[in-house]
Amino acid sequence: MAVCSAYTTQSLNSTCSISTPAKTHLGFHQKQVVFYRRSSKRGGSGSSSGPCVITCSAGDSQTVVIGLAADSGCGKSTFMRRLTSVFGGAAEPPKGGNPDSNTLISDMTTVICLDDYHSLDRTGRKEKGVTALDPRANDFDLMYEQVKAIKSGVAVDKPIYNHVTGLLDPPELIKPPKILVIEGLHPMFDERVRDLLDFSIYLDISNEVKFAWKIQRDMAERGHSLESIKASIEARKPDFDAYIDPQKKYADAVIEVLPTQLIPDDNEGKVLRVRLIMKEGVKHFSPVYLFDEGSTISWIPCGRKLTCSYPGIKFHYGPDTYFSNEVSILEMDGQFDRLDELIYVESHLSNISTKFYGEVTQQMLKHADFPGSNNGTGLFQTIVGLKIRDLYEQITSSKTAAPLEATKA
Ligand SMILES: Nc1ncnc2c1ncn2[C@@H]1O[C@H](COP(=O)(O)OP(=O)(O)OP(=O)(O)O)[C@@H](O)[C@H]1O
Ligand SMILES: O=C(CO)[C@H](O)[C@H](O)COP(=O)(O)O
Repeated sequence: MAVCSAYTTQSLNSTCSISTPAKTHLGFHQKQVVFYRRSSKRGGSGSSSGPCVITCSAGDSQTVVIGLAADSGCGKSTFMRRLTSVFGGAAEPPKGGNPDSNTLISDMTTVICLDDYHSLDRTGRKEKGVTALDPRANDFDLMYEQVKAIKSGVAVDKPIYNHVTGLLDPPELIKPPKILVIEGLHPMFDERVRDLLDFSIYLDISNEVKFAWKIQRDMAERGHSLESIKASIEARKPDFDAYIDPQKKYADAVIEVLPTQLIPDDNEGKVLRVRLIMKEGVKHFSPVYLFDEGSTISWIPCGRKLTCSYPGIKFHYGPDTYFSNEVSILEMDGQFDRLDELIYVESHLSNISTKFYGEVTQQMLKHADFPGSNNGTGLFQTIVGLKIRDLYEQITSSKTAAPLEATKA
């Protein structure tokens, strides 16, 4: 019998028994989850050391799993704050836990950061000459097993990567929430993890914009030099191109952030052109459209109902292809002068999954101080948040409706 030590599961509303990994039939209330014991030595390789199985009785409810991929400093935290706000209630780190935990918990959602699956700590990466973006610095077996366990209603002891010390800290308990968001560098990298996702999003920030945001945060707020910011971006680029960027082809929605086309040769990166690329045919997700579904439309909303200063605002909507997939793309270039007037734009968008007229505008006004609230990044993040709420409601209602359907048949 294998013994699970540091990284094991804990049952929810039930007891777990540890057994050898035999292939057995999985009953409706009985789940078997394979876990890998992993070394927690500082700087250690963190390699797996044999599976053990924990058999648990889990709750009936299934967790909806959302993946959010992006490079560091590309707005994941901001997006998460918008998303959790759509579900109501503030997201906070686990109470009484590690103060350096990367996890955020609210009533409905738990957001876990995939940096916690780094198998090499900062020293270990330095010694082996690999970056955190390199798959060799991450434990995808553990990521898969734990996300699978949570999805099927079983709590897990998830490791913590401490960004302050650069070390792997003792694990924290993650109970299955209604919605689990896995955010970080690699949510769609491993096919097994990817298959567990009910919906996936990629934040695609162009190099120019990423640079401008990094300067804003790391230079203005963290005192780094321009040279060190450039060097850090350059050092990450080969692995970013090899392992992070290719994930966007799997995403159900991509938010692409580019320099504006409204100001010729703009290099300030303040005015942005943002594209919301939405895959067609995704279960429980119907793309947003402007005016008329499937048409190609260019729209300048500035005028009597929307105040715009230079360089104005331009929308574009239409069907397209993206990595050979059929998509709809909604684009906004420019920025809002007055957020309360956003209702004018909102009223021309359809399929935005609001529960009442003006909900997008209300959300945007509520978080007017978040980065990107005056442009397409904030607008599209808010809309994707509403679409995720809708997807969650469809998935859960189809589950409760299923036995009725069966009775009818
Ligand atoms: N939509 C936006 N518009 C302008 N700046 C933004 C936007 N989103 C993020 N930023 C800038 O990027 C910085 C990082 O944002 P955020 O913390 O949300 O990213 P992150 O991906 O979670 O970063 P990390 O992974 O490094 O923690 C912010 O402090 C802000 O300066
Ligand atoms: O890309 C990152 C994800 O946020 C970090 O750089 C990675 O987690 C390594 O962490 P640190 O910067 O603490 O060494």
